Amino acid sequence: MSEPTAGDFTKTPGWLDWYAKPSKPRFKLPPGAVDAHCHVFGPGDQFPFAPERKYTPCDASKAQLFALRDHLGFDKNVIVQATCHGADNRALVDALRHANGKARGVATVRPSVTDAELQDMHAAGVRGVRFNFVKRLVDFTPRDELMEIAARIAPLGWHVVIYFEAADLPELWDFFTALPTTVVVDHMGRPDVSKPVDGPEFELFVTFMHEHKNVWSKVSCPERLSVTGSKALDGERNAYQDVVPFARRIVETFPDRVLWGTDWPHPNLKDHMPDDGLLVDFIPRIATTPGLQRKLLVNNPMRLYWPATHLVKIV
Ligand SMILES: O=C(O)c1cc(C(=O)O)oc(=O)c1
Repeated sequence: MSEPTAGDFTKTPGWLDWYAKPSKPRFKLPPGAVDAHCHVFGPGDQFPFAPERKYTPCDASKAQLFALRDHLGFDKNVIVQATCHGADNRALVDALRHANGKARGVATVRPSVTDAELQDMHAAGVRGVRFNFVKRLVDFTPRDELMEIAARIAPLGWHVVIYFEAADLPELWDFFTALPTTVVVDHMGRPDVSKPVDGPEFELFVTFMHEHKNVWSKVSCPERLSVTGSKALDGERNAYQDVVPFARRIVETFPDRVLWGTDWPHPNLKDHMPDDGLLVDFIPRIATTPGLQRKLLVNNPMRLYWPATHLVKIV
Protein backbone atom coordinates (compact mmCIF):
# COMPACT_ATOMS: atom_id res chain seq x y z
CA MET A 1 0.00 0.00 0.00
CA SER A 2 1.17 3.55 -0.68
CA GLU A 3 1.92 5.89 2.20
CA PRO A 4 -0.72 8.30 3.57
CA THR A 5 -0.53 11.94 2.51
CA ALA A 6 -2.27 15.08 3.73
CA GLY A 7 -3.78 16.30 0.42
CA ASP A 8 -4.33 20.06 0.37
CA PHE A 9 -5.23 20.25 4.06
CA THR A 10 -3.26 20.57 7.27
CA LYS A 11 -3.89 17.60 9.50
CA THR A 12 -5.15 18.02 13.05
CA PRO A 13 -2.09 18.29 15.34
CA GLY A 14 -1.11 14.89 16.68
CA TRP A 15 -3.03 13.08 13.94
CA LEU A 16 -2.02 9.42 13.64
CA ASP A 17 -1.84 8.17 10.05
CA TRP A 18 -3.10 4.71 9.16
CA TYR A 19 -0.61 1.85 9.37
CA ALA A 20 1.12 1.64 6.00
CA LYS A 21 2.54 -1.90 6.11
CA PRO A 22 -0.04 -4.11 7.86
CA SER A 23 0.92 -7.72 8.50
CA LYS A 24 -1.03 -10.67 7.11
CA PRO A 25 -3.62 -11.89 9.62
CA ARG A 26 -3.06 -15.36 10.99
CA PHE A 27 -6.84 -15.80 11.08
CA LYS A 28 -8.10 -16.87 7.68
CA LEU A 29 -11.27 -14.94 6.96
CA PRO A 30 -14.17 -17.05 5.60
CA PRO A 31 -14.82 -16.70 1.86
CA GLY A 32 -17.00 -13.68 1.17
CA ALA A 33 -16.09 -11.84 4.41
CA VAL A 34 -17.27 -8.23 4.65
CA ASP A 35 -15.40 -5.40 6.39
CA ALA A 36 -18.62 -3.74 7.52
CA HIS A 37 -17.19 -0.54 8.96
CA CYS A 38 -14.51 1.49 7.23
CA HIS A 39 -14.14 4.97 5.79
CA VAL A 40 -12.52 6.92 2.97
CA PHE A 41 -10.97 10.33 3.62
CA GLY A 42 -10.74 12.52 0.55
CA PRO A 43 -8.23 12.64 -0.99
CA GLY A 44 -8.60 16.21 0.17
CA ASP A 45 -7.51 17.76 -3.13
CA GLN A 46 -10.26 15.83 -4.95
CA PHE A 47 -12.97 15.60 -2.30
CA PRO A 48 -12.48 18.51 0.15
CA PHE A 49 -13.23 17.99 3.81
CA ALA A 50 -16.36 19.71 5.13
CA PRO A 51 -16.09 23.22 6.62
CA GLU A 52 -18.00 22.08 9.74
CA ARG A 53 -15.61 19.15 10.43
CA LYS A 54 -14.14 18.65 13.90
CA TYR A 55 -10.88 17.11 12.66
CA THR A 56 -8.74 17.09 9.52
CA PRO A 57 -7.37 13.63 8.74
CA CYS A 58 -4.69 12.31 6.44
CA ASP A 59 -5.95 11.12 3.08
CA ALA A 60 -7.27 7.57 2.84
CA SER A 61 -8.39 6.91 -0.71
CA LYS A 62 -10.63 4.26 -2.20
CA ALA A 63 -7.63 2.63 -3.90
CA GLN A 64 -5.84 2.40 -0.55
CA LEU A 65 -8.98 0.95 1.07
CA PHE A 66 -9.42 -1.66 -1.67
CA ALA A 67 -5.73 -2.60 -1.40
CA LEU A 68 -6.18 -3.17 2.33
CA ARG A 69 -9.32 -5.25 1.68
CA ASP A 70 -7.39 -7.54 -0.64
CA HIS A 71 -4.34 -7.71 1.61
CA LEU A 72 -6.37 -8.73 4.67
CA GLY A 73 -8.51 -11.21 2.74
CA PHE A 74 -11.88 -9.46 2.85
CA ASP A 75 -14.19 -9.72 -0.13
CA LYS A 76 -16.29 -6.59 0.36
CA ASN A 77 -16.54 -3.29 2.25
CA VAL A 78 -19.25 -1.25 3.87
CA ILE A 79 -17.99 2.33 3.72
CA VAL A 80 -19.43 4.62 6.35
CA GLN A 81 -19.51 8.38 5.80
CA ALA A 82 -16.93 9.93 8.12
CA THR A 83 -17.86 13.13 9.95
CA CYS A 84 -14.91 15.01 8.39
CA HIS A 85 -16.94 14.97 5.14
CA GLY A 86 -20.13 16.23 6.82
CA ALA A 87 -23.16 15.58 4.60
CA ASP A 88 -21.08 15.79 1.41
CA ASN A 89 -21.14 12.16 0.30
CA ARG A 90 -19.12 12.59 -2.92
CA ALA A 91 -16.01 10.72 -1.77
CA LEU A 92 -18.17 7.88 -0.45
CA VAL A 93 -20.29 7.62 -3.60
CA ASP A 94 -17.19 7.78 -5.81
CA ALA A 95 -15.66 4.88 -3.88
CA LEU A 96 -18.88 2.86 -4.20
CA ARG A 97 -19.06 3.50 -7.94
CA HIS A 98 -15.50 2.22 -8.40
CA ALA A 99 -15.86 -0.89 -6.25
CA ASN A 100 -17.27 -3.25 -8.91
CA GLY A 101 -20.25 -4.06 -6.70
CA LYS A 102 -17.97 -4.97 -3.79
CA ALA A 103 -18.91 -2.04 -1.58
CA ARG A 104 -22.04 -0.64 0.00
CA GLY A 105 -22.30 2.66 1.81
CA VAL A 106 -23.83 4.47 4.73
CA ALA A 107 -24.33 8.18 4.06
CA THR A 108 -25.00 11.30 6.10
CA VAL A 109 -27.87 13.41 4.80
CA ARG A 110 -29.77 16.53 5.79
CA PRO A 111 -33.57 16.85 5.63
CA SER A 112 -33.09 18.97 2.50
CA VAL A 113 -31.85 15.93 0.55
CA THR A 114 -34.07 15.36 -2.48
CA ASP A 115 -35.71 12.07 -3.47
CA ALA A 116 -33.65 12.12 -6.67
CA GLU A 117 -30.44 12.40 -4.61
CA LEU A 118 -31.53 9.49 -2.44
CA GLN A 119 -32.27 7.42 -5.56
CA ASP A 120 -28.84 8.27 -7.01
CA MET A 121 -27.16 7.23 -3.79
CA HIS A 122 -29.18 4.02 -3.77
CA ALA A 123 -28.05 3.25 -7.31
CA ALA A 124 -24.43 3.77 -6.20
CA GLY A 125 -24.86 1.33 -3.30
CA VAL A 126 -25.88 3.39 -0.28
CA ARG A 127 -28.08 1.37 2.03
CA GLY A 128 -28.22 3.44 5.20
CA VAL A 129 -27.80 6.79 6.91
CA ARG A 130 -25.70 7.54 9.94
CA PHE A 131 -26.89 9.58 12.91
CA ASN A 132 -24.00 10.67 15.10
CA PHE A 133 -24.44 11.69 18.73
CA VAL A 134 -20.78 11.78 19.76
CA LYS A 135 -20.41 15.40 20.83
CA ARG A 136 -16.72 15.76 19.95
CA LEU A 137 -17.55 14.79 16.32
CA VAL A 138 -20.68 16.70 15.34
CA ASP A 139 -22.93 19.63 16.16
CA PHE A 140 -26.36 18.89 17.57
CA THR A 141 -29.14 18.02 15.11
CA PRO A 142 -32.75 18.26 16.35
CA ARG A 143 -34.35 14.85 16.83
CA ASP A 144 -37.37 15.71 14.69
CA GLU A 145 -35.07 16.40 11.72
CA LEU A 146 -33.47 12.98 12.17
CA MET A 147 -36.86 11.30 12.50
CA GLU A 148 -37.94 12.99 9.29
CA ILE A 149 -34.87 11.57 7.52
CA ALA A 150 -35.56 8.11 8.94
CA ALA A 151 -39.12 8.23 7.56
CA ARG A 152 -37.77 9.25 4.13
CA ILE A 153 -35.19 6.46 3.88
CA ALA A 154 -37.31 3.64 5.37
CA PRO A 155 -39.24 3.01 2.12
CA LEU A 156 -35.92 2.50 0.29
CA GLY A 157 -35.20 -0.45 2.59
CA TRP A 158 -32.31 1.48 4.16
CA HIS A 159 -31.35 1.33 7.83
CA VAL A 160 -30.07 3.83 10.40
CA VAL A 161 -26.58 3.58 11.89
CA ILE A 162 -26.22 5.26 15.28
CA TYR A 163 -23.01 6.31 17.00
CA PHE A 164 -23.16 7.36 20.65
CA GLU A 165 -21.36 7.05 23.98
CA ALA A 166 -22.61 4.47 26.51
CA ALA A 167 -23.40 7.16 29.10
CA ASP A 168 -25.86 8.80 26.67
CA LEU A 169 -27.97 5.71 25.97
CA PRO A 170 -30.62 6.45 28.65
CA GLU A 171 -31.26 9.91 27.24
CA LEU A 172 -31.36 8.67 23.63
CA TRP A 173 -33.38 5.51 24.34
CA ASP A 174 -36.83 6.85 23.39
CA PHE A 175 -35.54 8.32 20.14
CA PHE A 176 -33.68 5.16 19.16
CA THR A 177 -36.57 2.85 19.95
CA ALA A 178 -38.96 4.98 17.89
CA LEU A 179 -36.87 4.60 14.70
CA PRO A 180 -38.88 2.80 11.99
CA THR A 181 -35.98 0.86 10.43
CA THR A 182 -33.30 -1.64 11.29
CA VAL A 183 -30.89 0.21 13.61
CA VAL A 184 -27.16 -0.60 13.65
CA VAL A 185 -25.08 0.56 16.62
CA ASP A 186 -21.47 1.55 15.98
CA HIS A 187 -18.81 -0.01 18.19
CA MET A 188 -21.22 -1.56 20.76
CA GLY A 189 -22.33 1.88 21.89
CA ARG A 190 -18.81 2.62 23.12
CA PRO A 191 -18.82 0.78 26.46
CA ASP A 192 -16.43 1.85 29.19
CA VAL A 193 -14.55 -1.45 29.34
CA SER A 194 -12.98 -0.58 32.68
CA LYS A 195 -16.46 -1.23 34.13
CA PRO A 196 -17.76 -4.80 34.60
CA VAL A 197 -19.17 -6.59 31.55
CA ASP A 198 -22.21 -7.50 33.68
CA GLY A 199 -22.46 -4.06 35.31
CA PRO A 200 -25.48 -1.75 34.88
CA GLU A 201 -24.08 0.25 31.97
CA PHE A 202 -23.37 -2.63 29.60
CA GLU A 203 -26.45 -4.47 30.91
CA LEU A 204 -28.53 -1.58 29.62
CA PHE A 205 -27.04 -2.02 26.16
CA VAL A 206 -27.76 -5.76 26.23
CA THR A 207 -31.35 -4.99 27.31
CA PHE A 208 -31.62 -2.49 24.46
CA MET A 209 -30.77 -5.26 21.99
CA HIS A 210 -32.90 -7.87 23.79
CA GLU A 211 -36.02 -5.74 23.81
CA HIS A 212 -35.62 -4.36 20.29
CA LYS A 213 -35.09 -7.05 17.70
CA ASN A 214 -34.45 -4.46 14.99
CA VAL A 215 -31.23 -3.36 16.75
CA TRP A 216 -27.91 -4.75 15.51
CA SER A 217 -24.40 -4.00 16.79
CA LYS A 218 -20.95 -3.67 15.28
CA VAL A 219 -18.53 -5.41 17.61
CA SER A 220 -15.73 -3.31 16.21
CA CYS A 221 -13.10 -0.88 17.46
CA PRO A 222 -11.30 -2.69 20.27
CA GLU A 223 -8.38 -0.36 19.51
CA ARG A 224 -10.63 2.58 20.39
CA LEU A 225 -12.33 1.05 23.41
CA SER A 226 -9.40 -0.65 25.08
CA VAL A 227 -8.07 0.92 28.27
CA THR A 228 -5.36 -1.51 29.27
CA GLY A 229 -4.38 -3.02 25.88
CA SER A 230 -2.29 -4.68 24.80
CA LYS A 231 -1.92 -2.98 21.42
CA ALA A 232 -2.19 -4.66 18.02
CA LEU A 233 1.42 -3.84 17.17
CA ASP A 234 4.77 -5.62 16.96
CA GLY A 235 3.31 -9.06 16.27
CA GLU A 236 0.82 -8.97 19.19
CA ARG A 237 -2.00 -11.29 18.06
CA ASN A 238 -3.73 -11.32 21.44
CA ALA A 239 -4.42 -7.59 21.64
CA TYR A 240 -7.10 -5.62 23.53
CA GLN A 241 -7.85 -8.33 26.09
CA ASP A 242 -10.09 -5.98 28.08
CA VAL A 243 -12.54 -5.60 25.16
CA VAL A 244 -12.89 -9.32 24.45
CA PRO A 245 -15.56 -10.11 27.12
CA PHE A 246 -17.78 -7.26 25.90
CA ALA A 247 -17.62 -8.13 22.20
CA ARG A 248 -17.85 -11.85 22.87
CA ARG A 249 -20.95 -11.42 24.98
CA ILE A 250 -22.71 -9.52 22.19
CA VAL A 251 -21.62 -12.01 19.50
CA GLU A 252 -22.80 -14.99 21.56
CA THR A 253 -26.08 -13.41 22.71
CA PHE A 254 -27.08 -11.93 19.35
CA PRO A 255 -25.24 -14.01 16.73
CA ASP A 256 -27.60 -12.99 13.94
CA ARG A 257 -27.41 -9.24 14.59
CA VAL A 258 -23.69 -8.51 14.75
CA LEU A 259 -21.23 -7.05 12.23
CA TRP A 260 -17.49 -6.50 12.30
CA GLY A 261 -15.33 -3.88 10.62
CA THR A 262 -11.75 -2.67 10.72
CA ASP A 263 -12.70 1.01 11.18
CA TRP A 264 -9.80 1.78 8.84
CA PRO A 265 -8.32 4.44 8.62
CA HIS A 266 -9.10 4.75 12.36
CA PRO A 267 -9.94 8.43 12.82
CA ASN A 268 -8.91 10.25 15.99
CA LEU A 269 -6.86 7.58 17.68
CA LYS A 270 -4.58 9.26 20.17
CA ASP A 271 -2.51 6.50 21.66
CA HIS A 272 -1.39 4.27 18.79
CA MET A 273 -2.36 3.19 15.29
CA PRO A 274 -3.05 -0.55 15.08
CA ASP A 275 -1.56 -2.93 12.54
CA ASP A 276 -4.75 -3.94 10.72
CA GLY A 277 -3.48 -7.49 10.16
CA LEU A 278 -3.17 -7.99 13.91
CA LEU A 279 -6.58 -6.35 14.40
CA VAL A 280 -8.18 -9.04 12.23
CA ASP A 281 -6.70 -11.60 14.62
CA PHE A 282 -9.02 -10.15 17.27
CA ILE A 283 -12.01 -11.72 15.44
CA PRO A 284 -11.61 -15.40 16.40
CA ARG A 285 -11.31 -14.38 20.06
CA ILE A 286 -14.80 -12.83 20.05
CA ALA A 287 -16.44 -15.19 17.54
CA THR A 288 -14.94 -18.44 18.65
CA THR A 289 -16.51 -20.98 16.29
CA PRO A 290 -16.60 -21.19 12.48
CA GLY A 291 -20.40 -20.85 12.66
CA LEU A 292 -20.27 -17.60 14.65
CA GLN A 293 -17.50 -16.29 12.39
CA ARG A 294 -19.53 -16.99 9.25
CA LYS A 295 -22.56 -15.18 10.68
CA LEU A 296 -20.51 -12.19 11.84
CA LEU A 297 -18.45 -11.78 8.70
CA VAL A 298 -20.60 -13.12 5.87
CA ASN A 299 -24.25 -14.01 6.53
CA ASN A 300 -25.21 -10.96 8.59
CA PRO A 301 -23.61 -8.26 6.44
CA MET A 302 -24.87 -9.96 3.28
CA ARG A 303 -28.41 -10.03 4.66
CA LEU A 304 -28.24 -6.34 5.52
CA TYR A 305 -26.29 -4.94 2.57
CA TRP A 306 -26.69 -7.40 -0.32
CA PRO A 307 -30.16 -8.93 0.09
CA ALA A 308 -31.76 -10.60 -2.92
CA THR A 309 -33.89 -7.50 -3.45
CA HIS A 310 -33.53 -4.11 -1.84
CA LEU A 311 -37.23 -4.11 -0.96
CA VAL A 312 -36.82 -6.99 1.49
CA LYS A 313 -37.34 -5.56 4.98
CA ILE A 314 -34.70 -6.75 7.40
CA VAL A 315 -35.55 -6.94 11.06
O1 LIG B 1 -14.55 7.75 17.37
C1 LIG B 1 -14.29 8.43 16.36
O2 LIG B 1 -13.58 9.44 16.39
C2 LIG B 1 -14.89 8.03 15.09
C3 LIG B 1 -15.09 9.01 14.12
C4 LIG B 1 -15.76 8.70 13.00
C5 LIG B 1 -16.12 9.73 12.02
O3 LIG B 1 -15.56 10.81 12.09
O4 LIG B 1 -17.01 9.46 11.21
O5 LIG B 1 -16.17 7.44 12.75
C6 LIG B 1 -15.95 6.41 13.65
O6 LIG B 1 -16.39 5.28 13.37
C7 LIG B 1 -15.29 6.73 14.84
